[in-house]
Amino acid sequence: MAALMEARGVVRHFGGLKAVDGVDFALEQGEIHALIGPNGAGKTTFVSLLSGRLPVQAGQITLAGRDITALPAHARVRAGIAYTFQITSIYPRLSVFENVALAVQSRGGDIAQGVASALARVNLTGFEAQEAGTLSYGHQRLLEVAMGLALHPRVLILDEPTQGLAAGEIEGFKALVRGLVPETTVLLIEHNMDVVMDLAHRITVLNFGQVLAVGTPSEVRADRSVQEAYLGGDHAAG
Ligand SMILES: Nc1ncnc2c1ncn2[C@@H]1O[C@H](COP(=O)(O)OP(=O)(O)OP(=O)(O)O)[C@@H](O)[C@H]1O
Repeated sequence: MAALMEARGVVRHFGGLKAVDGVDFALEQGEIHALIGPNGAGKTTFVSLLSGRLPVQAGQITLAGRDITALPAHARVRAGIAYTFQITSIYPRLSVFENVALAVQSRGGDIAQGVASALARVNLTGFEAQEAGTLSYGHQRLLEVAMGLALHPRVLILDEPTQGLAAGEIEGFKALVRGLVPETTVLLIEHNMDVVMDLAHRITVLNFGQVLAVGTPSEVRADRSVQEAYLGGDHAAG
């Protein structure tokens, strides 16, 4: 069966810097796929290419067999790709409810019900009236996830979702992501190796803009080139 989302030979350079340099990638329907690699490996740039925040300079991206390479970001959202990025994109002066309501509204459907169900999934029920900018950083990340989920995406891309979460909140986050699949397919950039090894069905390792390895957590952990580039060093903690 063809992958839900595929990238072939995708390239994005910044001047002489080869941030993403010919990446082949496949996201299978229903999986939790982690993207890992040292700082600067090209992870955020690569998911920016998948989501359409940045145009590719070469290569092709498909969603369910459809070529979406030339689609702008908003059209990719409509096609079913939702994403949250390292830099929080919430509206800080609006309430938690209003933030999620904007996402629900962009998709259509009952607002109160859509907001309630998205907030329940990320354990933010009870925070509706709070101004979003006054939430803890970790809760702002969860609010972003709720905004993504409110779109009922086929693919949810999360960039460093556990950053700023307390240990107990990370457990809750793992349960949340496990509950999303297989209806939603999850691609996750994550530096916390415990989260990656515990949650991911498959892992892609990037290094210097190229794919170093792809496999299950145990395959990737056993890969010597991955150990040398990433897991063995001080990078593992992020
Ligand atoms: N808009 C840009 N202009 C110039 N260089 C950029 C731009 N965006 C990213 N880069 C560079 O591209 C390389 C890859 O960056 P990217 O953020 O994709 O890496 P990353 O793997 O996500 O790193 P991190 O784990 O630190 O978030 C880095 O060297 C970065 O400095």
